[in-house]
Amino acid sequence: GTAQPAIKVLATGGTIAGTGESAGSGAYTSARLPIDALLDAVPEAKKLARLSGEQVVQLGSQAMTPEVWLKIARRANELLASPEVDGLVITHGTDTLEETAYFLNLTLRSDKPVVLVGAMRPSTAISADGPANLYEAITLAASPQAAGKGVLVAMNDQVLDARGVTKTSTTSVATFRSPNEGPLGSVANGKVELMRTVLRTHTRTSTFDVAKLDSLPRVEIVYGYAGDNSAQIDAAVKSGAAGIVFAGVGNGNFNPAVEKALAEARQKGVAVVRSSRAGSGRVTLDGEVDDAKYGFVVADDLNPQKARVLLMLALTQTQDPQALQKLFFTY
Ligand SMILES: NC(=O)CC[C@H](N)C(=O)O
Repeated sequence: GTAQPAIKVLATGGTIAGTGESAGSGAYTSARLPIDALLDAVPEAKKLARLSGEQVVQLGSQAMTPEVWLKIARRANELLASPEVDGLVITHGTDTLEETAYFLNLTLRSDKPVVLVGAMRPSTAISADGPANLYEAITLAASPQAAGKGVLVAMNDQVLDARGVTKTSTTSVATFRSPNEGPLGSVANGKVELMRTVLRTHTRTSTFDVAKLDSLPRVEIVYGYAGDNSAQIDAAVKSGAAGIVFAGVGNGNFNPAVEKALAEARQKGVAVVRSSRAGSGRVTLDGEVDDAKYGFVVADDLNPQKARVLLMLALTQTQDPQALQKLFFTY
């Protein structure tokens, strides 16, 4: 028959590689098991693909950095360019998985399947979810259906897209959701069922090139609230940030003190993107804020942490607000 696809599993740490002292307690340390131990926990996966593993980093994803994103992206691009590799699975801590997924969605130059996966319970827990999730991620990466769909996330039987997915619960195994558009489909019992695709630009047709980057412009996220003042914005500007994502209230709104501080940030050349703390919905140009007056950019339906990822990459191409806005409606 046809040769099995060759799937490379890149391991970066997280709870999926975590171990605890006892099966019933919640206390554990993430990022302990090496890649070989993760693969040994799913011997069935060898029937789906020719598997090989590689440990890229080993960390809890709360310690993830833009430098590590660049490292993962460069290695992934190398592997994807090789005829020996048909698809990638990347194991990752769940805390910032959505940011790495979106970064890779914007920077990997390939139509081959790329699937991120994690776990909410450590490997030693009763009913650990890691092995099942990893099996599903390998199933998805080995499926021709996953090709050309952008970077995907396989968790808890669902297939989610890198752009839409976010962690919504601190502890539930059903933590990953796509609040605006829902999952792309399901992967369960060795079967992939994709129901829709994402139309925004990603992977092979993206114009962001990490091969030429050693670092990324620094972008701060500032959170809005009732009684907000300008302190965080002033601090971000003073620290030399190239951009600020404002996680505004409602439709990316803010009070007059914040408006004044953001206007001053713009005058100093800092890019300002309005996102929302609401958790779903879009931030629109036709709301209560006069974006054109200040050169503010709206994040559309990207949450603040995703808007930061896109702004960091976008600022490597342009600082012009209209050009930035175009990128936020493209990716
Ligand atoms: N469930 C998890 O993966 C959380 C573990 C750890 N905080 C991480 O994000 O890597």
